[in-house]
Amino acid sequence: MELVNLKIASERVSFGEAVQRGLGQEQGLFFPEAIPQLPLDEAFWQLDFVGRAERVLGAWLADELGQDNVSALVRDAFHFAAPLVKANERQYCLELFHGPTLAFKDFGARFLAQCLSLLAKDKKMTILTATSGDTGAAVADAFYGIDNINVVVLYPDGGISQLQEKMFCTLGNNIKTLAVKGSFDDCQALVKAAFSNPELKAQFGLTSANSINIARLVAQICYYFEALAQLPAEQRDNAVFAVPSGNFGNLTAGLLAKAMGAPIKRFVAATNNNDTVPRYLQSGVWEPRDVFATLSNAMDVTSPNNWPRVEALCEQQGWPLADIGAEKVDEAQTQARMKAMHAEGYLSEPHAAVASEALVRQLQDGEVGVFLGTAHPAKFQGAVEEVLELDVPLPPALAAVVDKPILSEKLDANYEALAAYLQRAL
Ligand SMILES: N[C@@H](CCOP(=O)(O)O)C(=O)O
Repeated sequence: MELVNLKIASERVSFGEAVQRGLGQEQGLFFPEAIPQLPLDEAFWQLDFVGRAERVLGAWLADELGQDNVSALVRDAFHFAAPLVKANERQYCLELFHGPTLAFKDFGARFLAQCLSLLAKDKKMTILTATSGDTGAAVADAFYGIDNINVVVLYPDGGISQLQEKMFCTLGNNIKTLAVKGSFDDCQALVKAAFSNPELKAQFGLTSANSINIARLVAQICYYFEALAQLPAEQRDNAVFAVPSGNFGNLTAGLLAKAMGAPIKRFVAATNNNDTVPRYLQSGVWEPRDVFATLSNAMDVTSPNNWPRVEALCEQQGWPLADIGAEKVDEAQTQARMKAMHAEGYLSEPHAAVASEALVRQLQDGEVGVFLGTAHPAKFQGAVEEVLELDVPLPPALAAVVDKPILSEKLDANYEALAAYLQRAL
C-alpha cells in the first residue's frame, strides 16, 4: 500500500510510515494511490465479521505486514459485534456501539493501537488527539496503561456530553486530558499545528489517533461490508447508507469500501446545523461558519478534516461529487425524528436520528436505507431522556465511571499553551 501526501505529491510513504507519522508535511493527509479490489463471492458474504475483516484488511495490508499479522491484528482489535437492526419498514441501523466505549470509534482506535504495537514496538510515542466526544474515549481505552505511549486528548470545554467526558477524563495514568476553551475545530487546529513543528514532533514522537490517521480509516471500511453481509441478499444492491458526519472519516471509509467493490448504491452525508459540506455541495463555496452547539455534539465540526480525501477519492474513481447526497438536519427535526423512531419501536440517540432523517428525505422507491448507529443512546442519557421522556439505564461501562472525578486541565486555545503543556506534563 503506497500513500501519497495530498498536499505534496512527491511525498510517498508506506502504510507503516503513514500510521506512525499520522500527518504528512504541510499538514497533508496521506491517501492511497490505488484501491485493492475484493472478490465478492457468496463465500465472502458467509464469513463472520472477523473472517471478513481479515479479508478486507488483508487486501490492503498483507503485502506489507503479512496476512498472518493482519489476521492477528483484526482478531485482537475486533472482539465485539456490529449488528444490523431493523428500525422501521425501510431502514436498518448498523449498530456500531457495542465495543468498550460504546461508539463506532472503538473499531478504528483499537485497530490503530494494534498496528502501532506491531510497527513501533517499544518506541516512546505521544498520541495527540482532538475529540468532539467519542474519539477521546475510544483512543483512551485502546491505549490505556501502555508504558511507552502517552495519550493527550483535547476537547471543547463544555462541548461534549457529561458522560462522554467521564469516559476518558477520569482515567489518569498515561491518559492526559485538556478541556480547551474553544471549539472542536480549535482543538483539531492545535493538534495539527503541533504536528507541523518538526522539533516538537520528534521530541515527543507525536502521532495522531484521529481519522487523520489512515489506520483508523481502513479499519472502519470493514463494517460497511458487514452491513451488506447482514442485509437480505436480494436487498444488497439497493442499499443507501446515511452517515452521521462530523469530521467525515466515516463517510471516507464508506467510499473506500465502495471503491473496493462493495455494492453500495449511494451515500448520504447527514450533518446537524454545522453544515459546511451540504452548503458546499449546493453552492461550490467552502465556507465554514462559527460552530453551532447541538444535541448531536460529536458532529459539531465546521472544518471537517477528511473532506480532501473525499474529493481525491471521487476524482480517482471518476465519481461526480454531486452523487453524494447531503442533508442538514436541525435540532427540531432531530428531536422529531427521535420521537418518530421511538414510536416505531427503535430507541435512538441524536446522531443516528440525524442520519435516519436524512434517509426519510432521500430514499427512493425500491431502495433500502442503512443508517450508522455511531453511539449508544446512554452516552447521551440527558438528551434522550429529555426528548423522549423516559429513563435510559446506564450500561456497565458508563455506570463504572459516572461518579469518578474529572482529571482534566483547562487550556487556552492557543499553540503556545499546548506546547508549554507538553513540555511540562510529558
Ligand atoms: N466526531 C469526532 C471528532 C473527531 O473525529 P475523528 O473521527 O477524526 O477522530 C469525535 O467524536 O471525537
